[in-house]
Amino acid sequence: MFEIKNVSKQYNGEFALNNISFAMGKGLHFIVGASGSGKTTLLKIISGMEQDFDGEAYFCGKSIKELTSNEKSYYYNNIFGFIWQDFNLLEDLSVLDNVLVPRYLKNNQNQKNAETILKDLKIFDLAHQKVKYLSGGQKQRVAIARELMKNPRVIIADEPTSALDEKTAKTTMDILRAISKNRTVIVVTHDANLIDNKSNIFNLDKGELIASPQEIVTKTAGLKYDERHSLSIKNAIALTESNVKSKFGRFIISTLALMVAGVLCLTTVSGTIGGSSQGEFDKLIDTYGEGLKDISIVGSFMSAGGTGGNKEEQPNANVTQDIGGLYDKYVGDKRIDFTAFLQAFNDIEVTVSGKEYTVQSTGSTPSINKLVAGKMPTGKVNEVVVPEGFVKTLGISNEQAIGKEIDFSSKMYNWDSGEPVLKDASITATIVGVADTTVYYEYEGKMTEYTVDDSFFFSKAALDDMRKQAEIKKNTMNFLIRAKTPADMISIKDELNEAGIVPLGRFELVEDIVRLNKQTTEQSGSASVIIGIFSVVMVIAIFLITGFMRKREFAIYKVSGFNHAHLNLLNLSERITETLTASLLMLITSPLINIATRGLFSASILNSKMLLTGVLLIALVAVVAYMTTAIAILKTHTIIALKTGDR
Ligand SMILES: Nc1ncnc2c1ncn2[C@@H]1O[C@H](COP(=O)(O)OP(=O)(O)OP(=O)(O)O)[C@@H](O)[C@H]1O
Repeated sequence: MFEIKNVSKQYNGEFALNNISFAMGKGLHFIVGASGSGKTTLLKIISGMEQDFDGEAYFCGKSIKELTSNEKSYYYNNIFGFIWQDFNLLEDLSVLDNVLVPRYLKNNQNQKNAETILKDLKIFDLAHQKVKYLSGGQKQRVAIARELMKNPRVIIADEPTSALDEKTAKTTMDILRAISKNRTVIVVTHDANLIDNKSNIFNLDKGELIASPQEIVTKTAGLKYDERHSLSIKNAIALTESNVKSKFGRFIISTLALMVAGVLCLTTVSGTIGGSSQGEFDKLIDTYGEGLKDISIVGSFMSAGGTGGNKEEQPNANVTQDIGGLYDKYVGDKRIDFTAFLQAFNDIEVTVSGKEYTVQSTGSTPSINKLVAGKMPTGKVNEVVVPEGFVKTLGISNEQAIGKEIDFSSKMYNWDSGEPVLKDASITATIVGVADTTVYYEYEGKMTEYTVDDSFFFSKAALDDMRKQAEIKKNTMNFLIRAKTPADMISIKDELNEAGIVPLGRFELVEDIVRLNKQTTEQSGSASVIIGIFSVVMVIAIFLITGFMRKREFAIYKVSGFNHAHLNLLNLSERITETLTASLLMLITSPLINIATRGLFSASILNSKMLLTGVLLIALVAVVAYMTTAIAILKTHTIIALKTGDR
């Protein structure tokens, strides 16, 4: 069966084995020798675990040196069984689950066969006991049962009895002797009591073979590597289930790590921290309307002088300022939603489709909360945006009003002489939009509102015409700017202040939030990146630690015949199970997570849209966990992880 020809192995220039040759057939064989004589080295060579040596080693005519890693895993699942001094069982699994490990690579999980073997070895009663609660002798019988499940041609046992008491050692040897009847059993031992004179003895001394039986080895038919040596998805899931049950704590830690990392990445991706003051702005806009983002640019206004508006200290001042050219400067600015001229009209009469309507004057400056239909006037034609209240009096819908022509006549104030003089002006214009003209304000601590029903907003062309009729010479008009965002509002305000212009607006309400937000965005920009990096590093660390803690477990799978592809399929199945559980956990705990993020960042991160992103992020983090575990699998060296021999 085995043919060893002139095999030598050196470590650091010292011979662990020196020109060994022998042949080995069926039956029980002992490899004996003092500590350091090369016994374990010889076992590693004949089992294919050490393929870097001088000379030749054949099993059934096949060069052991040339076995590929896939062939080796096939051999370990079907041809070679291993029994170790310290058993190398999966301690948290039951006896039956341990025994079934090699069978996951075969499509028939033959439990009947396992039961027969357990009965033969007199451990059937222990089938559902966890291995960690068994005695040494019982554990060794479980290990033998697991290897017998492979129905192997060869059993290699490295010091199988040295952890057992004399009686149990004898029982174990009896079992090995019995199974050597129809296969090759190779036992490395120090214990001379175990050796009987009917067995074959290979005696090593300082790496040299000083005694060996003259065996006539009958040629055995060559072995085939079965390409179907695979782990089915069904079996990968079954093994995952068994691992989750047996190591529930580990599963929960991994799942929680994925969930926490997913949620932390979500805060980074969603910009929750950076955009946390958005919630504050939304509240303000709910209260004060869209007009909160307005900046009025006017040629003159009354200012309450003195600090705190103390009128006695300094009288009210009529401030005049040059706003010429500002309209043209801002009309196309990217930070602006729209501009509108703040022209007040008196005694308004409007004729629509031949019917005349009178609009009550409010005496207020025109106001616009938001457009409810159409658009703001543009271009060089006569266009107008009318108040919603006016459309109601027409008895038509806002949409129906769009495109209608109105004949508008009114009186306008001409201030050119320094005193107000009312002048007539009229125009025909097309309605292009309808505006909600509500004004929201705070009065004695309470929110109040009113509508400015005579807020008509004309295009520049129409206004120029009317101002000409009213003989107004001054060519600057008061106008308002609707900023896109509160931040845009403050940036335009700062710009105007720098140019010596005092704009009007409710800046004090938003300014602090904008400035604070700018500061926190700069800080939290790097903070959120750090949080994102931290969460991924945390996952890598947890999976590296668990991966390296599982090295022995991976090595046990490897000597049971699992190759890297099988172990990575198991890795994938475990990570998918964790991803699904973590996603479910995130869904269930989302109200709690939202309470936490509202407290921290004044925003709920897990709305229905973000939940899906959260699941995707958990899956992405799981990919990192998969790769980390794959590295641990790759770095698992069976012989180091399982520590053969006494050392
Ligand atoms: N990986 C290694 N690196 C360096 N030296 C090694 C290595 N493995 C074995 N050796 C050396 O090779 C020699 C033979 O070691 P081996 O483990 O085969 O002996 P052994 O007979 O099994 O000893 P023991 O009964 O104590 O396990 C020893 O001198 C040992 O120190």
